[in-house]
Amino acid sequence: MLSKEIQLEVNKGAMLPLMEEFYTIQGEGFHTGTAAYFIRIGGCDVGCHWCDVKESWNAELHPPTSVDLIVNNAASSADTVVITGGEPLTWDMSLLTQELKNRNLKVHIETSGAYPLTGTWDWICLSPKKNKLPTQTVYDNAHELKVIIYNKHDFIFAEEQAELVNDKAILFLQPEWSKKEEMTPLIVDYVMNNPKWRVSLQTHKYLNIP
Ligand SMILES: C[S@@+](CC[C@H](N)C(=O)[O-])C[C@H]1O[C@@H](n2cnc3c(N)ncnc32)[C@H](O)[C@@H]1O
Ligand SMILES: Nc1nc2[nH]cc(C(=O)O)c2c(=O)[nH]1
Ligand code: SF4
Ligand SMILES: [Mg+2]
Repeated sequence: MLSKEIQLEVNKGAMLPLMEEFYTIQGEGFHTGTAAYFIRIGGCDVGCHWCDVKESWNAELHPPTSVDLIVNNAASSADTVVITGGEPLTWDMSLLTQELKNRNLKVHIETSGAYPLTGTWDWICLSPKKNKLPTQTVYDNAHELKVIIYNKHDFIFAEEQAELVNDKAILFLQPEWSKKEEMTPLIVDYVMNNPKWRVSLQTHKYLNIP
């Protein structure tokens, strides 16, 4: 249990449960191949059975960390910071994104969109999940839609989500990692037949980098 004082700071978004930070190459989606500093915030109740960071789910396992400290750490060679999780929109992202932008950093988010949008973002990657559908503010502001393909039904889900997202969003299909041998060839065929979609791979896993 957090003390009352810390709980208040977390509610304001002045402290956040920090899981890890690392400097790497964005492996997925539109910005694939570009250097970025990743900040992974704990806490997620969406419950994807194939989630590749289940250790992030329980926020209580990750120490409440002041936004000032998180932002100071983020000073690196990269000009871009990616906020991920867990589900970062569990928390109020306003202070964190404001302070990062004050340092002239570009601020990106990886989100399921399950909670309303907070924060000021240069790039929003929405990866919608069936168990907890995105909120309208995230559909309206997403720059990219990245749908994970675990089975054939997910192509239908992808088309439904493409109807709901704003029409400027760039559309990606990404194989679920454990099903990639089976699903990647289907994604390749699907994109050739439906070229409004692009292929996204988890390239960092092929490169053996974080
Ligand atoms: C771990 S999530 C954290 C951010 C947020 N909760 C979300 O789901 O967008 C980061 C990205 O990894 C994707 N992802 C998670 N597990 C995956 C897996 N097993 N295979 C492929 N992509 C995965 C998610 O869909 C999301 O786009
Ligand atoms: N290299 C790298 N790229 C990523 N893109 C999205 C990631 C995430 O977990 O949110 C991720 C990640 O964990 N590592
Ligand atoms: S929403 Fe993101 S962090 Fe949460 S379970 Fe799904 S993939 Fe994992
Ligand atoms: Mg990842």
